[in-house]
Amino acid sequence: MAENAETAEITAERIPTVIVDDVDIVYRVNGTGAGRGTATAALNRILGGRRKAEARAGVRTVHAVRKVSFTAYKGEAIGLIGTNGSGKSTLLKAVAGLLPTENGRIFTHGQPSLLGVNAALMNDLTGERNVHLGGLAMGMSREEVRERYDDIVGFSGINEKGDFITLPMRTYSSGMAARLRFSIAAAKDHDVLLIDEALATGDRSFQKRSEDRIRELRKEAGTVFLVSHNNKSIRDTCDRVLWLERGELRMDGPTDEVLEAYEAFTNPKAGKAEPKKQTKVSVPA
Ligand SMILES: Nc1ncnc2c1ncn2[C@@H]1O[C@H](COP(=O)(O)OP(=O)(O)OP(=O)(O)O)[C@@H](O)[C@H]1O
Repeated sequence: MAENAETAEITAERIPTVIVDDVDIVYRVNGTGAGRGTATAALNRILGGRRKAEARAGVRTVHAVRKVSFTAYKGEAIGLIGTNGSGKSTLLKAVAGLLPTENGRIFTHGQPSLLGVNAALMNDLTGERNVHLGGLAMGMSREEVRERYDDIVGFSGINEKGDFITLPMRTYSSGMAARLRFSIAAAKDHDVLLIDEALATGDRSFQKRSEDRIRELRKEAGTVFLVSHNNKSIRDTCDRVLWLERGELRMDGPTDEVLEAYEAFTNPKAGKAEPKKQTKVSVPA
């Protein structure tokens, strides 16, 4: 009996929530001006196939994510790290279903919710209205929003320095706005919560609250992805880290191992050797 319970627990821990299978993501940028008579136009004429047609029309491509594969499981908090422009936000948007893949497929269990620092709240509306609208937009009922309103405002700390929640959001500092966005998103239990740099903007005490909430969300069975340049936030919140570099998955493994290699890569003078390219630590199944 006990054995069965244990087996059930192990199985429950390993329920896949996101499967990313050999995914490429390519942006197409229009109007990059390959006009007639230019050297670019001449080059375009000798290119072939789809590239040729696109290049003629002045379309440039950016291959932002290259052949990335991984599986995320229920209860995991996964950090996404990498230097600027390495494809972290792009991958997150694709998992959220906001960007199509060029090749490969992404499967998700349940509804993924992307919380970016640019998540759309209405600047001319008060914080209060935004809490209601944001809650409804995430699929909460009016009743649920009303029930959780005080918790959301309390968590955000927006009212700590005066009655700001009844002022339009345009009067908020960028940190205050980011805190409100995080608080609205964190009020709901998510199957898959994707957070893009949300923690970086808050002050230390808010970061601490956010990290605690991320840990709670994990316990409530969801999977959390966190994109951040703050290695400490990643270390305090995530047990697994994916390191992207130039769109490729360079490493996937336990937080400490990946961060150590990444820190050596970004700061080689700190004494550690740069890791070999394409090192991959697999997470035990
Ligand atoms: N809308 C877009 N159109 C064209 N190219 C884009 C677009 N958004 C991102 N890119 C390009 O895709 C690549 C990956 O960008 P992305 O924003 O995913 O990186 P990132 O790792 O999140 O970077 P950062 O750490 O600076 O936020 C970059 O080369 C970037 O220039």
